[in-house]
Amino acid sequence: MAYSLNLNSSSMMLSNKPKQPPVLDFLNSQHLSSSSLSLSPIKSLRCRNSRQSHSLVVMGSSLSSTRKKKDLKIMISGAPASGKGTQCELITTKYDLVHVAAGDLLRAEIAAGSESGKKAKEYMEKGQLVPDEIVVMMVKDRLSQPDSAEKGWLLDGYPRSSSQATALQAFGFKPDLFILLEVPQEILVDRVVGRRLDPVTGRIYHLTYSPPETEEIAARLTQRFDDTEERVKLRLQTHNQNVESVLSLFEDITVKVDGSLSKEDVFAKIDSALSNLIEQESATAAT
Ligand SMILES: Nc1ncnc2c1ncn2[C@@H]1O[C@H](COP(=O)(O)OP(=O)(O)O)[C@@H](O)[C@H]1O
Repeated sequence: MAYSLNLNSSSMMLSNKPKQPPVLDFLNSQHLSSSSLSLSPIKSLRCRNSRQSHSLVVMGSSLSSTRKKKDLKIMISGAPASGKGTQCELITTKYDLVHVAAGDLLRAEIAAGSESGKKAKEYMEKGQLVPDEIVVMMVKDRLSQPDSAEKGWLLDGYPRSSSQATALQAFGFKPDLFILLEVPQEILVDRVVGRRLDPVTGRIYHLTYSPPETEEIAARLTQRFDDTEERVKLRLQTHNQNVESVLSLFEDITVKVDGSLSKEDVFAKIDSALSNLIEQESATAAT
């Protein structure tokens, strides 16, 4: 079984103060600065599935699937435009996880014209959190799909409040690692306002920092309805109000990464943490 649903097994809201984690030793040995990346202990990890034999190649490095952890369960959090989308793509490609983005699930509901979608949009337009009764079941249902259970998941933009974290725990979903991307506020507004989506490829561009390659692509780019300066400031406010309460619940499995670095450098730090989780799992399984 890829995932334990036993609520009595090690709670994610651990009250015991962590001891120095092996993963931190590893990262220190990689000369990663504690200001850009800090870690707390990880708990025991499960054995990888060795059935897959292909290699995954990401950013010039190859990850043999014999090194892949089958059922990694990761949460990623960060302010709007902190680079979650980019990192999620890199992580899911390399580690073959199912990307579950709360914002995408909500936008899909809006696009479907459902009652939940209509209600969600009212909150999203104000940069506020959509009520738990809509978000929680949406995320729970997606994490319960066979692909998430089989491959493991990368949960993006959830939980954003302690009640969301508690609800997830009550359903038995327990993450191995909580990644927080930290980016100074002044950079974020600039990133959001220039952000554009190519609806054909799903690629994200920035009008200044990562402009479209051709006129044809430029002509079809769209902007998210909540990516205006006024709305992003509200979203940032909401994020800042909630992030501490969520973080405090995952202190023991949190890795903080400086998201103002290049996407390659940000990914290198995340990759180190994930690789080390896998190494730890192997070591645990071998004993
Ligand atoms: N876990 C969540 N709980 C409540 N509302 C959410 C959640 N995730 C997303 N939303 C809503 O969807 C909006 C867009 O979220 P998202 O696509 O993750 O972008 P961002 O992180 O840039 O705000 C949020 O501003 C919020 O209104």
